Amino acid sequence: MKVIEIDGLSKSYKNRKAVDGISLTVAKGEIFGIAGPNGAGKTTIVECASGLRRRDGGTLRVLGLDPWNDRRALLQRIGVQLQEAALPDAIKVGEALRMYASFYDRPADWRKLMDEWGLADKERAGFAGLSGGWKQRLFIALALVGDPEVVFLDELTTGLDPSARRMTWGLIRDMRDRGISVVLVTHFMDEAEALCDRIAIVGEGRVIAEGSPRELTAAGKSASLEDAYFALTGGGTE
Ligand SMILES: Nc1ncnc2c1ncn2[C@@H]1O[C@H](COP(=O)(O)OP(=O)(O)OP(=O)(O)O)[C@@H](O)[C@H]1O
Repeated sequence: MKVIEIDGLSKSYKNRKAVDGISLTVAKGEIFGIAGPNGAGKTTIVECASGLRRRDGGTLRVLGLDPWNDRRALLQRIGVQLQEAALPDAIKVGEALRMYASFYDRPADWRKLMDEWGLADKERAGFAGLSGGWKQRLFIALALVGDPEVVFLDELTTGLDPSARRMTWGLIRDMRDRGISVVLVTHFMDEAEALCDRIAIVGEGRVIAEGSPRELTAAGKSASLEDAYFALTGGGTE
């Protein structure tokens, strides 16, 4: 079963084409990676698919819904963690979870979520005082508080130290084990290789290659996914 079906998606900002005819599908219960150079259009794809941005062209279905026209219904069923997601400095972990839970008709039990994701000791800790790893853990919990079927994670591990990254990988695998489909935007090929069932590599708003990490590595006749990535993208930024 497909939870996301994107066909011919396009989006321009003023006269710059950010996404130029992208097609891809995500199956239920998979971790699907989107990788590519800075400015390739990854965040724009996620924003269009999660109902946060209106597309110019193409068709989009997420859980059978049109992300823009049906966004009220869709937002009840997905979780989104966006790049540079921020909360007020003074908000406490418990307050943030309770507030996000109030946005949903049928939220998860935020206290249970806080326990499950190891945040119970931090319930009264202020957001500003959390380390990067704890902030990311909170963002994951916030993305899950609506009890979503699909979660979008945009550069979740950027800026984390190696142990916090590894910890976050475990949390993402836990999501999949619970049957949640995950779309993961990442710049790290080791991360894509370790976590993703399939990956789309995008460049200049188009899909350059798509497949499992093993397929992409083989297609690039490369020793590693990272080598394949450089071979496919030319290694530059856009
Ligand atoms: N709100 C906006 N207004 C104008 N241009 C934008 C806007 N958002 C993105 N762009 C441009 O669209 C292109 C694609 O941006 P997008 O953020 O989707 O790429 P990305 O692959 O996520 O990049 P990064 O890896 O740097 O996060 C870039 O050229 C960017 O400058």
